[in-house]
Amino acid sequence: MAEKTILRALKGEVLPTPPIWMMRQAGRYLPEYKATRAQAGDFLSLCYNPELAAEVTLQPIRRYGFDAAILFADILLLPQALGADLWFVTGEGPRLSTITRQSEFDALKPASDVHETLSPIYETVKILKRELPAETTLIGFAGAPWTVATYMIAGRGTKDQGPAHALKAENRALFEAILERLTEGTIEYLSKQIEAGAEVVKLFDSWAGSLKGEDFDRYALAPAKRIITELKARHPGIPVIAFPREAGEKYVGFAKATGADCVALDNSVAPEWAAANVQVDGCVQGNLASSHMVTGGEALVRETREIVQAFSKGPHIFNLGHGITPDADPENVQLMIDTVRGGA
Ligand SMILES: O=C(O)CCc1c2[nH]c(c1CC(=O)O)Cc1[nH]c(c(CC(=O)O)c1CCC(=O)O)Cc1[nH]c(c(CC(=O)O)c1CCC(=O)O)Cc1[nH]c(c(CCC(=O)O)c1CC(=O)O)C2
Repeated sequence: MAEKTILRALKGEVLPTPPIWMMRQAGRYLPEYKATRAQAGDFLSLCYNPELAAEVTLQPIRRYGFDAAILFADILLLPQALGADLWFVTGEGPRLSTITRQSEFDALKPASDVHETLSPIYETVKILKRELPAETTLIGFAGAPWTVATYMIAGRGTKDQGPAHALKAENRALFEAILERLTEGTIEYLSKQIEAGAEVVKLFDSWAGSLKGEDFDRYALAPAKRIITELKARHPGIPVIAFPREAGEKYVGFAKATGADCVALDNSVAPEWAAANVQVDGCVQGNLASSHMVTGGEALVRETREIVQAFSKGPHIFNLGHGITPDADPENVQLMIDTVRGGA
């Protein structure tokens, strides 16, 4: 069988039509997701139910024929596996027990102990390996240490990651110990996803843009390099997509500095700029604003065509700049796909 298009793009091949998948493609914007979510009872029960997590992962593949499936899980399962309490408040989002003192850190489990909690996720991967169409690439993922640390320290999502910045300033040793534990845990988590059958892994540093200057190099770039280097030592040939969201100028050289095979771009950078400054180093992914999935129309078609055109001279995987939102219209997703595949 011809190699899968996502894997060809990740190797640096320039394809006539970019392969496409979408962050949060399995999610609340789909009626079939909401039905299965109701069957599972709640979000975390869905994540830890391999049959149902595989079902929701497959739903967008059946409906749209995306070129990749992303494992249905969440970046906050790792802190839970390390011993943090984790729960979701409907309509508000995740809540965790906080870590701001050494004693709370000392209570955490070692990275080697995470697999007991996370083994259902590996089971989901195994089911997907059997169930996915032959041409669909299976992507595993984890949150990057900084982003996950912002939730573990604050106990919730925050607008400015204030509590994590405060701990970094007030107790640098504890802050760095949390990042180190998360780095070790992420290596273990992604390595097991690959062993179970993930063909690509993606590292979501969704709050990387909140780190400036040297802090970005020390707490976004360096952990990504550590994780990617170790994964490639254990699993040569498995590509890694890095997503230092809102890195801006810091996207330049990120692939070379970390060993990432692809850099995913948010929609705050112009595709023409990214083609000239980031795509020169290899595959890029993105970067349509997810708001177009809500508003649709001619603007969606125009922006999609502009992105396909801007990245047409190099390796490119089409995606949004961030996850699709629950209020999106499933028809607009089809319009985006038709525009990309219709020879935009
Ligand atoms: O910062 C916050 O407010 C917490 C955000 C939040 C998280 N899980 C959450 C929520 C609540 C919510 O999305 O409503 C809770 C969460 N995670 C997910 C869902 C499904 C959905 O979006 O409707 C949901 C909503 C669950 C529900 O209510 O049914 C699943 C998820 N999390 C994630 C992914 C990977 C991906 O984006 O494709 C995926 C999709 C997997 C798939 O499509 O198969 C990763 C994730 N989880 C999370 C984050 C961090 C921050 C962010 O959203 O920007 C990120 C990384 C990112 O999206 O940039 C944490």
